[in-house]
Amino acid sequence: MSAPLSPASSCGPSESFEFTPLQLAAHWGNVQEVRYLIDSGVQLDNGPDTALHLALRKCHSTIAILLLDAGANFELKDTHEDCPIHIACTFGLLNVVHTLCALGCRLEITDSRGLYPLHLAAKNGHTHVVRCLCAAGCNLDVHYGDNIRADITALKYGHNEIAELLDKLRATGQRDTYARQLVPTSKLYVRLIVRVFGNCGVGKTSLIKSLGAGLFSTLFRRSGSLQSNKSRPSSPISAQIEMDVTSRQNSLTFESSASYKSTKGIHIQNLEISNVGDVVVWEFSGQENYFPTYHHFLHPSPQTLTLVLFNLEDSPVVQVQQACFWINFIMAREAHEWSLFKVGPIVLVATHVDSTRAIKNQQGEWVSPDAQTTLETVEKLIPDVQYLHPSVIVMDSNVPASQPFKHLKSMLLTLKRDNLEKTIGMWTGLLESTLSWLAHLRKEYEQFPVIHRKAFYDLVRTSVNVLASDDHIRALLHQLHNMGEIFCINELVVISLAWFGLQLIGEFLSTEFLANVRATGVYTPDDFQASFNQFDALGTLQLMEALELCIQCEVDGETEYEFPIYNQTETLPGLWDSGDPRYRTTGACYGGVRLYASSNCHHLFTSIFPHIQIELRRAAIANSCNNDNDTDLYQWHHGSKLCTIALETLITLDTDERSSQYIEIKIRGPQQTSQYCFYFLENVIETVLQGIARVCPGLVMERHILSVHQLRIHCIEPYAYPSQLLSTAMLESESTLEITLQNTETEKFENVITLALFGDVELVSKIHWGCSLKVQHLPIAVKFKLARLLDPPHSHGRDWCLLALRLGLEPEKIATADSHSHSCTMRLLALTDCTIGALIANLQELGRNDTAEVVLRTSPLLQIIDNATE
Ligand SMILES: Nc1nc2c(ncn2[C@@H]2O[C@H](COP(=O)(O)OP(=O)(O)OP(=O)(O)O)[C@@H](O)[C@H]2O)c(=O)[nH]1
Repeated sequence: MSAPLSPASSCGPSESFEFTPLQLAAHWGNVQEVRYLIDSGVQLDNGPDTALHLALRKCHSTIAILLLDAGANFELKDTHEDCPIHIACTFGLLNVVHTLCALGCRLEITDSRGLYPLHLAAKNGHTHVVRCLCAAGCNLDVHYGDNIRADITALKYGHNEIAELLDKLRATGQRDTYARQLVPTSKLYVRLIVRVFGNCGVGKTSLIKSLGAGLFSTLFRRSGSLQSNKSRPSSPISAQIEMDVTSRQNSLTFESSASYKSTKGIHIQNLEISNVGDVVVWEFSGQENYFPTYHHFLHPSPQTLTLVLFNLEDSPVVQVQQACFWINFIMAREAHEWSLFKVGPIVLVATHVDSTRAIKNQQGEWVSPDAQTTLETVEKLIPDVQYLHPSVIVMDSNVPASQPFKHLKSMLLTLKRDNLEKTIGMWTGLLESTLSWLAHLRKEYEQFPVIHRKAFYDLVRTSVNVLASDDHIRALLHQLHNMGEIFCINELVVISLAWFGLQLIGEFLSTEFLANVRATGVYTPDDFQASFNQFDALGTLQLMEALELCIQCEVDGETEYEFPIYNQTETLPGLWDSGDPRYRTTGACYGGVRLYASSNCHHLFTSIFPHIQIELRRAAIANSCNNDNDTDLYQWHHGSKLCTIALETLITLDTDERSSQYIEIKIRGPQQTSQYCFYFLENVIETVLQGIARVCPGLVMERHILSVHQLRIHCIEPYAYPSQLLSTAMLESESTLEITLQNTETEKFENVITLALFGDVELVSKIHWGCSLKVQHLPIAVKFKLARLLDPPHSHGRDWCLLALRLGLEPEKIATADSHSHSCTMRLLALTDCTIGALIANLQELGRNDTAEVVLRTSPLLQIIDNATE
C-alpha cells in the first residue's frame, strides 16, 4: 500500500515520492503506528528515503531505534547520499549512534560532501557522539578536502572541547585501552555490606574489630572481655517479658557510658575478611543524636547482613525493648521495599556472654536460653518482620577466633555465594581504574571531600577515561555508591565515607557540638563560618541541607539556614492562651488529632520530628511564594506553631502515660471558621505525614481524634479517641451522622461530626468516610504491612489466596496475582474492587483478626472529595 501524501518538502528531495504508511508514520513521529506496522510485518526499507532516514531527519530517535531493532537496513543511502549514521551524527542523536555502532555500522563512510560521521559530529559540536564514535573504534585520522581531520573541523566551528578530546586520544595512543575499559567483563565480584546496630556499649565496635582481626591480633583481643561481669539477671518467662515491654514504663536509653570511647556518627570501614573477601562494615552509633541521619543510609539490598546487638547483662525486658526498637527502626525506614526485594537477613546477636549466662555445647557454641527467649518474644511482638534469622548468635564480642565468629563468617560466605552470579557484567575496567584513582582524589580533597556531580563527571573524563559517556559515569557512580566507596546525595558526591560518617555527621551532631550551637538553630552562612571556622561553611551547609538537617530560608532578603535539630528553645509561654478572646466564644472552632506509630514502635518520633519541622518550613515557604503571606511558623524544641490571621495550629511531640510517643496537631479558629479550620488541619496533617514518610516510608500511622470538648476548655492532655474505635463505630453504624463516642475520661459523648468536621454538617457532602473508600486508598505502608502478614503461606490457608476468593476475585485474576517475584497481596489489593470496610469484614470472617486490626487502626478516617477527579 502506498500513499501520495509526501513529506518530501520538509526533507528536501527534488522529486516527490509515493510514501508507504510506515514511511509516513516514521516521518510524522507516530510511535504507536510504527510499532503496529512493524508488528504487522510490513517492508521496512522502501526508499530511496527509507522510514529510518525519514525518522532521523525529524529526530524521532525512538522510532529509529524501533526500526533498527526490527532489522531495518542501516547502510542504505538516501536521496541526499546520506546513510543513517550521517544523519544521526549531524543531529547528535546519541542513542541512535550508539545503537548503530552496536549493530556494527560502517563508520568510515563519507556523505555527498566527503564528510565522515566523525566530522559531522565534530562540526555540530556533539561531544557525546564524538565519544561514542571513538569508543566504537572509528578512525581518528580520516580526512576530507584538503587533508582536514575532524579535530580541525571542530576547531573551525569553535568546538574546542572536541578538538582537545581527539588530540588527547591521538597523543596518548590510549584510545583502545579507554574503549576496552567501557566493556563489561565476566569477572565475578561482590562486596558485602554488614550493618551493625545496637544501643551504646552493647559491643558493636568490639564485634567489628574481632570480625576484621587477623590471626596475629586475635591473640591480643581477649583481654577486653575480662572487665565486665555483672551478676546474672533473673529470667522471666517469655509472656511476662512481653507484658513488661508493652505495658510498663519504657526504659530505652541511648546514652553512652563514660568508661569507654563511644562511636560517634556512622563508622564505615572496609574490611578484608579471610575466606570471605571485601566487606564494608557500617557501624551505626547507638547515640540518639545521630538517628535523624540514618535513613539516608538504609536501603535494603540482597548483599547486606544486618546485625542487631543486645547485651546479655541487661534484663530480659531491656534486651527485648532494644532488639524491638532497632528492628522497628530499620523496618520503618525501609520496610515498604521489603516485599519487593530479596534482602539479606537480620540477625540478633547477644553479646557479653560468659559461663554464668550460657553454656557451651560440644561444637563450642554458646547456648543461652535468655537469648532464645528474647528472639521468640521479638518474633511475637513484630510478627511481620521478614528475613529475621531463626537463631541468635551468642558471643563475647572480644573473642575473635571463637565459634560465633566462625558462624558469622559462614553466613557472610553464603550471602556472597548467593549473590555472586548476579554480578556478571558489572565489573568494568572503568570501575577498576576509578577505584585506584579515588585513592589519589581523596588525598587531593582531604579537607572537604565533596564534589558536585557535574564536576565529578569532568574529573572522571580528565583523569580516568576520556571516552566515558554520561551513561557510563552514571552507572559507575551507582556502583561506587553501592560498594560503599562514595556517597551520592542530591547533586553532591562525597568521596570519603569515613569522613562523612565520623567527621561530618559524627562531629556536627555530637553531644559536645550540640552543647555549643545557637539555641534557635538559625544561622546565616557568615554566622556559621564565624562559629565553626575550621569548616568550609558553604560546602558544609550544602551537605547538611542535602541530608535534610537544615533548610535554607530568606528572611528580610538575607539567607538563613534553620536547623530544627539544633533548636533548643523551650516552649514559649502563652502559645495556646486560653484567654485569647478570639477563641473564647461558644462558636469558636477547635479540633485536632494525635498521630501514633503502629503498635510497639516506641521512641521513633524523636529522630523524625526535626524532619517534620523542615517539612513545615518548606510548606510555609511555598505558601509565602504563592503570595499567601499571612502564614507564620514558629519552631522550638519538639514543637511548632503555624498561624494565619485567624487560625492557630500547634504541632508538638509528646509522650503518653504508656510512654508511647505521639505527634499532636491541634487547631483553633474564631466562630464561623469551621470549613477553613477543617481544610487547614487536613493540610497540616498531610504535611506532617509527608515529613514522616521522607524518613520512615514504612511507618504505619494511626490517627486518633482529640476530644473537642476538652480542647475547648483547654484541658492540658485531652482524651484521644483511638482510630480503631472510630473505624469500628463506622462499620457498625447505619448512618455515620449518628455516631457518638464516649470519652472514657469525662464519660461525656461526642458526635463524629463534631470530632472530625468541626460540627459542620455541610462538610459531609465534601468528603468520603474512610470505610467506604476503595482499598486502593489505604496508605502504601499499610498495604505493605498487610502484604508481609498475608503473603507467607498460612498453616490453615488463611492467607492472601483465601482472601482473594472471599473478595470474589475470578480464578484467572487470582492466577495473575500469584507470583514468586512480587507480593501476591499487593497485586490482590490492586485488582480488587472492594471497599476498606468490606476488606476489614472479610479479614475478620477469615479469622485473620491480626490483619483486620491493622486496617481498623490505620485506614484513613476520611478523604476530601476532589471535584476535579470525581
Ligand atoms: N565482657 C564483654 N565485654 C564486652 C563485650 N562487648 C563489648 N564489651 C566491652 O564493652 C565496652 C563497650 O564496647 P563497644 O564495643 O565499644 O560497644 P559499642 O556498642 O561499640 O558502643 P558505642 O560505641 O557507644 O556505640 C568495651 O569496654 C568492651 O570491651 C562482650 O561481648 N563481652
